[in-house]
Amino acid sequence: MKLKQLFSDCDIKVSEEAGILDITGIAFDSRSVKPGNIFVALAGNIVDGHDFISDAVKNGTSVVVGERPAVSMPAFGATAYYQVPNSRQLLSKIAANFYGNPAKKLTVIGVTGTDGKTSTCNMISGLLRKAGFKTGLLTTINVDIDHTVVDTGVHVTTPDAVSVQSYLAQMVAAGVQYAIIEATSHGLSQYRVNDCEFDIGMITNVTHEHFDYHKDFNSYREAKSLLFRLLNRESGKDFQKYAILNADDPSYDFFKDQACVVSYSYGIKNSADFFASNIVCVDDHYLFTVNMPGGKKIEIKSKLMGIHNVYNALAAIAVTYLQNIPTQSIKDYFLNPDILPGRFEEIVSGQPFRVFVDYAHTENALQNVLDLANQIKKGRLILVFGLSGGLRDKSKRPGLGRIAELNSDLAIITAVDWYPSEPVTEIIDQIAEGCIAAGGEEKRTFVKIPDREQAIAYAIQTAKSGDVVVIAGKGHETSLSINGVEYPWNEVEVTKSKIRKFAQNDQ
Ligand SMILES: CC(=O)N[C@H]1[C@@H](OP(=O)(O)OP(=O)(O)OC[C@H]2O[C@@H](n3ccc(=O)[nH]c3=O)[C@H](O)[C@@H]2O)O[C@H](CO)[C@@H](O)[C@@H]1O[C@H](C)C(=O)N[C@@H](C)C(=O)N[C@H](CCC(=O)O)C(=O)O
Ligand SMILES: Nc1ncnc2c1ncn2[C@@H]1O[C@H](COP(=O)(O)OP(=O)(O)OP(=O)(O)O)[C@@H](O)[C@H]1O
Repeated sequence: MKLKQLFSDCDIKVSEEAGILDITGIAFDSRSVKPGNIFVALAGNIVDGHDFISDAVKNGTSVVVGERPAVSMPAFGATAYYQVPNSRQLLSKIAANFYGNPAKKLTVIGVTGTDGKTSTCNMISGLLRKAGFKTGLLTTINVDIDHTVVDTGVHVTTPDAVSVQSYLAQMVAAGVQYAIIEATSHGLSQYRVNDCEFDIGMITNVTHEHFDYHKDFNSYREAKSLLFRLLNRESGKDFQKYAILNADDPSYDFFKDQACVVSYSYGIKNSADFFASNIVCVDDHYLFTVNMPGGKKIEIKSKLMGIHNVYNALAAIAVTYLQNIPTQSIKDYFLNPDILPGRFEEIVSGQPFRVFVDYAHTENALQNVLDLANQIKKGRLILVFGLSGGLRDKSKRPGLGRIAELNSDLAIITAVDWYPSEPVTEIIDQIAEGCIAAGGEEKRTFVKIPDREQAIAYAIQTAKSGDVVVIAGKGHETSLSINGVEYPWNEVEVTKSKIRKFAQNDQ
């Protein structure tokens, strides 16, 4: 693509001569620059991309964009340099231009919130697919372009802006009509989804998370609200825009004020446009009535268990209502929904107790999952859980311990991912402080087993007929970081192997 085209609507003056330069791709890491690429220098949290411009030039970049004034840049020969006010914003814009502004050819649904984004995105997609539409998904689990699955790598949810636009372009090429994007607070605040031209913006809930990065609740919530500010932008698409908001979340009013488009609410406590009533759990199903705008009601029987999934279902059903999806198709979907890996995923391997693997790693998520497990247990509830070290928010640790202590009969605190910056025992001790503060006692109500495999083994060995074992924190993830080294990991397979081992020992 010519530089002039790449910079369309970017408010950058390009000379005739520079405008005809061929740009072969976009790089924001000097190490991945290929000849003819444009290099966008990003000021990072750890280093500053502007300090690597000469490396990018050595690797063959032809044009550089950055925030520093040209006079302060190191000499890098004849390569053109353009100064912009915000490099990350520009990166997103030129990525969209490079890939032909794919979001303008799609109906784009953005889902943000602390918990339930992946689950809700998948429900929306499942419901739309059931009704015959082609969808594309960008979530923590993977990228799914009309059933073609792309692995986005370890610990990534919202990919970088260039990848986001490239995936959207692949969706357009595959004939996808709806793109459903999980928009994290990191992704939003780093402008990774800035040019996704959202048509529907949705929030699940906002609780304590990522204060390591956003510092406090207000800044975290502010980052989430960027989705609604993006929604307010004029996109030129022929589509009525909507915001879908959780009426039971304490931040409901805050988000309602941010969204200047038509908004719909959902909930089970406060009055809402999509309101669930008569919620009961019967034989591994949740039954509930969805009261819709205009007085219409839908009776749902859902295989997706838990009150949290009732919330997710309401939000997803709101989308289908706005798209006029037939009621029967909605009912049919919930009878046989997509079961996501690591989201209250049951492991059935002939054992006389029930075992579930779940991705809960916030207080709210853990509370919801333990409420559900307590509802279905016939004996004790044994919980294996922990929290990541490294970038993960440290202030969550005692709170998670408290929830575990108050809602399980035995809590086994173990490692999730941990890094050289902090020993795993320190993380576990801080979680244990929360257990103790809630009345727990080591070796009686909770134990500490740093090795995750041993912790799972202990839970399986200890469980008796009628018990429920919940193994929380890793879910679908396919690697486990031990002291900064990533090892392949499959929570379901590890658990099954322990079940087999102890079944043999019992014979
Ligand atoms: C904390 C965080 O979000 N970090 C993101 C941020 O990195 P950073 O600011 O630390 O970057 P940096 O290392 O200081 O480098 C600055 C710039 O110099 C460049 N560089 C660096 C070295 C070099 O030799 N040459 C060079 O050009 C880097 O490529 C970068 O562009 O900007 C980078 C470039 O856009 C992102 O890749 C990086 O995401 C990293 C991979 C990350 O782990 N992010 C996680 C925390 C994240 O975003 N997670 C959320 C999900 C959270 C959840 O669990 O809910 C997600 O959406 O994935
Ligand atoms: N609406 C909800 N409210 C509270 N907890 C939820 C909700 N939906 C799911 N959960 C819990 O959160 C866990 C993660 O769910 P999900 O992957 O859908 O959330 P997420 O927001 O995408 O998480 P992440 O940001 O870590 O990718 C689930 O395994 C479940 O324990």
